[in-house]
Formats: sequence, C-alpha cells, structure tokens
Amino acid sequence: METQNIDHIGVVVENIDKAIEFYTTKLGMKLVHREDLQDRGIKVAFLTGTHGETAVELLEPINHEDMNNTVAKFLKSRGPGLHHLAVKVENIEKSLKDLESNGLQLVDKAPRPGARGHLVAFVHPKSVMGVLLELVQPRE
Ligand SMILES: CC(C(=O)O)C(=O)SCCNC(=O)CCNC(=O)[C@H](O)C(C)(C)COP(=O)(O)OP(=O)(O)OC[C@H]1O[C@@H](n2cnc3c(N)ncnc32)[C@H](O)[C@@H]1OP(=O)(O)O
Repeated sequence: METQNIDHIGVVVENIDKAIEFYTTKLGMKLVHREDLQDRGIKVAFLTGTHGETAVELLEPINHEDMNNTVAKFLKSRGPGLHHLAVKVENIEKSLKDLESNGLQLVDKAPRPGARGHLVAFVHPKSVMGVLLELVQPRE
C-alpha cells in the first residue's frame, strides 16, 4: 500500500472540552471539526496548527464506564495519551488487501464510515509494533 500523508494522530482525553481549551489556548492550535459519533460512543474533535494539514484528533468516550467501548477501556487501563496513528490512502480496500496479504492483522476487514464522513479501517497494534493504525480514505 502507499501512504499519502499522516492524516491525524488520535489522542484520548478525560474531558474533551478542557482538552480543546488546552490545545487552542496553550498550544495555539485551531479547532477545525467537532462531532459526537453516537454509534461508536465517542466525542471527537480535530485540531490543526496554523500551517499544517495533519490534525490531532481528541477522543473522549461518551460513557466512561462502558468497558465495551474501546476508548473508555483504553482510558481506564492506560490513562489519557496517544491512541492511534491515522494515514491517508487513496484506495482503502486495496490497502487493506495489501496489508492482509503481507500478514498484518486487520481489526476491520472492510472500511466503515468514520469521523468527518471519511471511510476508515483499523489495523491491530500487535501487527504494527505496538501502534494502533487507522487507514483513512477521504470522502469524494
Ligand atoms: C471514528 C474514528 C475516526 O478517526 O474516524 C476513530 O478514531 S474511532 C477510535 C476508536 N476506535 C477504535 O479504536 C477501533 C479500533 N480498536 C480496537 O478495535 C481495539 O481497541 C483493539 C485494538 C482491537 C484492542 O481491543 P482489545 O479489547 O483487544 O483491547 P485490550 O485492552 O484487551 O488490549 C489488547 C492489547 O492491545 C493493546 N492495545 C489496546 N489498545 C491499544 C492502542 N490504542 N495502542 C496500542 N496498543 C493497544 C493492549 O495494551 C493490549 O496489549 P497486551 O496484550 O500486550 O497487554
């Protein structure tokens, strides 16, 4: 597969409002998008620097006690911090096939709708040297 660029870096936080306040006022980033993904049980916010395209995605679980939610489980077991690396690809289905044929363990065998209406799919951190990898194919 070919990576076009780093789309975003996912960061799990305890409180998304306080985190947005921190990233905008202390780190000088700007909020470019915010939404609640009810089906995933998470709130997300995307911020970028003044020049860059690459974003930080802040993630907070809607219900912190729901251990079926991967973000709530991560927060409880590992605490807030870096969660995933997301790379942009042109053809997500082909990229998944390439990764699978190279022996990587896919979390999602097929792409699904993610934040901002893009198609996304995750690759297991065990196959990526401890990093949860997300593929992102921007919507047309
Ligand atoms: C919508 C969107 C978007 O961008 O558009 C999003 O961001 S959605 C963002 C939220 N969605 C997701 O994260 C979906 C993909 N993630 C998953 O399906 C899950 O988190 C898995 C990666 C399969 C792990 O789930 P599982 O229940 O197996 O977790 P677990 O706590 O038992 O952990 C199993 C092993 O994986 C490690 N592990 C768990 N989460 C990790 C992470 N984020 N980065 C690196 N390692 C991680 C644990 O430390 C553990 O290692 P040891 O075995 O060595 O102790």
